[in-house]
Amino acid sequence: METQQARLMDGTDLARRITETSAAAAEDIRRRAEVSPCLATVLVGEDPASVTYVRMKQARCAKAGIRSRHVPLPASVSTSGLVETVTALSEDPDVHGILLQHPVGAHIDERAAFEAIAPEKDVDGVTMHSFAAMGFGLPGFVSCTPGGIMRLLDEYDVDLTGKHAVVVGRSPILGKPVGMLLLGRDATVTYCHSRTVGLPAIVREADVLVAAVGRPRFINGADIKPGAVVIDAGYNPGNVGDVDFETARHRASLITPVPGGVGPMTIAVLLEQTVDAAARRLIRP
Ligand SMILES: NC(=O)C1=CN([C@@H]2O[C@H](COP(=O)(O)OP(=O)(O)OC[C@H]3O[C@@H](n4cnc5c(N)ncnc54)[C@H](OP(=O)(O)O)[C@@H]3O)[C@@H](O)[C@H]2O)C=CC1
Ligand SMILES: Nc1nc(=O)c2c([nH]1)NC[C@@H]1CN(c3ccc(C(=O)N[C@@H](CCC(=O)O)C(=O)O)cc3)C=[N+]21
Repeated sequence: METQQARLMDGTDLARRITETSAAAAEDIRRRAEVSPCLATVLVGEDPASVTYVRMKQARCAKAGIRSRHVPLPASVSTSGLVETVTALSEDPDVHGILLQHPVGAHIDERAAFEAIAPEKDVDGVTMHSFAAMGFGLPGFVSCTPGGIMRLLDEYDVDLTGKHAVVVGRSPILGKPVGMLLLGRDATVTYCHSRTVGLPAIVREADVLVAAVGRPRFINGADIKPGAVVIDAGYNPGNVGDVDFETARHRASLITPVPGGVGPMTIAVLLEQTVDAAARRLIRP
């Protein structure tokens, strides 16, 4: 088993192809309706990692011909101040999608701020409305990282029916929704989190493993079932994932690298949903 080499799941290439389609769709909207798709990005404070992520999203928008409008707010902003800003963007007809970068700071009620995003502009899939639609399998915007993970699994023809999927992490924008999407595809889903007892034994049972913990190299190759499909959603300082890639690649059949796996897919889904939000506005103003 130790000699096996996993095939890499190339998120960079798939994200590029999805974004090319989004760019063509954005161009089509501009030509037909003289409306230019626009994503508003809201950033609270100046955390360097968050600044970098938001810049990456803006740069990717620009490349795809999607306008972005950046709204920086001081770290000291109150919940009501943030809710007011997001509500104004929800009501602004020139804005089609809204991204409120997480985390917003411990003194702010993040849920209240997310809920100020109008459902038809929730291209990051963070509102209760989007979460419920996702859970019921109804149309709506998916949470971007979980949506990107499902696209990667489909691209590599991973059959999920009856498979044991183990999700490590249960955050509202990543772990919890990705488990719901896997369940919707008939996988048998187990969630692990910080209070889980006997985590390695559960991980060893996974046919499909999603690591969404936020701890560098948290998952050891020795705990990966030979032949498993490993999705590393972790993105820790220094471009290090939540899976110990060097040991894991000898056990998995398919694995996402970090960088170049899940990260680019998150942004591709965000842009795709932004263009979709703008297109929907043309049909139902
Ligand atoms: N590539 C991308 O596009 C994205 C990458 N990320 C990355 O994914 C990772 C997770 O992000 P996010 O979900 O936002 O993080 P959160 O910190 O919100 O959630 C982490 C989850 O991991 C669980 N956890 C923490 N420590 C342990 C432990 N020792 N054992 C088991 N479970 C544990 C927590 O459990 P509990 O609930 O009990 O606290 C929690 O559910 C990060 O590395 C982040 O950078 C995130 C978003 C997008
Ligand atoms: N409301 C909200 N939605 C998010 O989607 C969200 C968020 N808040 N907060 C922070 C995390 C983090 N995140 C990443 C997106 C892309 C890469 C990405 O593209 N990474 C590249 C590397 C790019 C580089 O470093 O050069 C890669 O993995 O290949 C990484 C991380 C989205 N997040």
